[in-house]
Amino acid sequence: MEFRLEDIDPDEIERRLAVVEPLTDSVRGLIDAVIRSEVDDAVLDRARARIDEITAELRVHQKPGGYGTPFTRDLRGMPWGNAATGLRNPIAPPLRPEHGAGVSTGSVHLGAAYEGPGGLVHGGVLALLMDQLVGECASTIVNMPHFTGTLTVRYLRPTKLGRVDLRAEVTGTQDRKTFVHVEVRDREGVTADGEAIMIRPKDFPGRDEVLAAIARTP
Ligand SMILES: CCCCCCCCCCCC(=O)SCCNC(=O)CCNC(=O)[C@H](O)C(C)(C)COP(=O)(O)OP(=O)(O)OC[C@H]1O[C@@H](n2cnc3c(N)ncnc32)[C@H](O)[C@@H]1OP(=O)(O)O
Repeated sequence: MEFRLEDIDPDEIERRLAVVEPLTDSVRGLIDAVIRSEVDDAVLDRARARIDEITAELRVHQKPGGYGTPFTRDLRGMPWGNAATGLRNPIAPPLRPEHGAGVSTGSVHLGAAYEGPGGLVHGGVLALLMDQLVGECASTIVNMPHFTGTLTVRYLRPTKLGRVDLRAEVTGTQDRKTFVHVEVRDREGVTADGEAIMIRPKDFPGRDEVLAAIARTP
């Protein structure tokens, strides 16, 4: 978890998102089309060549490594490469968590790209979404980044592809540990639940800048 201050204003954030969110959505559509397309091999070959051309164009100027977790002076996070929530990441569904008092929720549509057993959501994808939500839930209530130390998941019954709702709730805190319960539902009810032990790390890259931003927020 490497945090980095990027001192930009809300208008600049919106300007950037107005360009990259539609691009990310288009690539999500492409992923789904590649999985489900039944066109001829020649059409698939032609598509590959065109996609390779676009990839080369985008690679002309790139960040080293991952996208990172930049945040603004007033602690607005921009983890746009995140595998669960990233607004620039076409493999993120994306989950868009909402936070209340000790409770975080989020809904996603999980299509063909998230399939495990036929017609059902992959268990690892559910764990990914739970991991993110418990992380944000603990981090928001204590207002400091938390890492997942332990996440125990119980798969109660298969989760159908389609709309999936998640809810996480803090159940307790003890020193640097926060305990979180999390549930996943498909259209027929609860399919999985989990218990997480979230830990506020002693140190992480960018900690001082995060603390300064927290001190600035009302
Ligand atoms: C506002 C911004 C929003 C920012 C919002 C950010 C949201 C991000 C959400 C993303 C969620 C993720 O994917 S996180 C990525 C997956 N997780 C990781 O990569 C974590 C890798 N592990 C680690 O970095 C480390 O092991 C930590 C940080 C978990 C713990 O290291 P530490 O801080 O040195 O811990 P340590 O002093 O040894 O122990 C402290 C206490 O925690 C307990 N403890 C230690 N490790 C564990 C463990 N794995 N499971 C359970 N309990 C543990 C110890 O027994 C001790 O309890 P006691 O003796 O005091 O009782």
